[in-house]
Amino acid sequence: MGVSAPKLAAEDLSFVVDDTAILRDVDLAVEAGETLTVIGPSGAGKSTLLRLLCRLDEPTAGTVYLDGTDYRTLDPTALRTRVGMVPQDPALRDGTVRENVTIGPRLRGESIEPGRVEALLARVDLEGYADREVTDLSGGEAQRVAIARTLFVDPEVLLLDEPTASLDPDAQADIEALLADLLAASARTAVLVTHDQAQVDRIADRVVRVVGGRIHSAGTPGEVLP
Ligand SMILES: Nc1ncnc2c1ncn2[C@@H]1O[C@H](COP(=O)(O)OP(=O)(O)OP(=O)(O)O)[C@@H](O)[C@H]1O
Repeated sequence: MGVSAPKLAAEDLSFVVDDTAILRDVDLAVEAGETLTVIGPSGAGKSTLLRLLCRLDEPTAGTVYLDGTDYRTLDPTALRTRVGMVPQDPALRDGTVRENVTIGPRLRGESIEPGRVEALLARVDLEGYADREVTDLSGGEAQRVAIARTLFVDPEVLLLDEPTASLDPDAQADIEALLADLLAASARTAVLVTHDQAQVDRIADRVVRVVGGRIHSAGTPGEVLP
């Protein structure tokens, strides 16, 4: 056998809506265990790239390979559990923290392992929060619940869309420290969109800059940041 395939690879990935190319011919490879950050101006197509990487949006051309397998051949539920997304807005549903954290498996009719919610909440520093109503949470706490909800299915690839953007500076630092710990403590592969260049410097192995729907530059933080 040759060299193993990257964990996640986009090939000629495009997303065109009404003749407008929101993303065009993107090639990208993320190695297992790597943290790749995606930067670029507002409207460049960063969120669209993340949505295409987990097939929340359907590419209009090109595709994505997960461990060398074209993701269009994978069962959608399997893909959903292997590539998890933490959206920019936590988008919690009214109800308890436990109900939100377990929503994916519950919608799929899967059983919930006893103690798993509590263990995950401990990992995101929300011990004792399982039965609290999400309407009572701070922005930082809600973002932790969103992270726990995505981690619940233990995805191999974690996609994070500006997870600290909507938070106050203290909560931003807390969530970034949590993510840095989570990513360092596991072999999980991550793709993180951020506006914060200092954050890139702190947690990225590699960076791509997206401009106008194309990859403008890629490399280490030192190579890509000004
Ligand atoms: N489904 C869609 N249909 C039409 N236009 C879309 C669609 N999805 C995204 N766009 C447009 O594509 C452009 C890129 O959007 P996207 O959210 O990917 O940018 P972004 O780089 O994440 O921006 P920001 O940093 O402001 O979040 C925007 O102009 C957006 O309005």
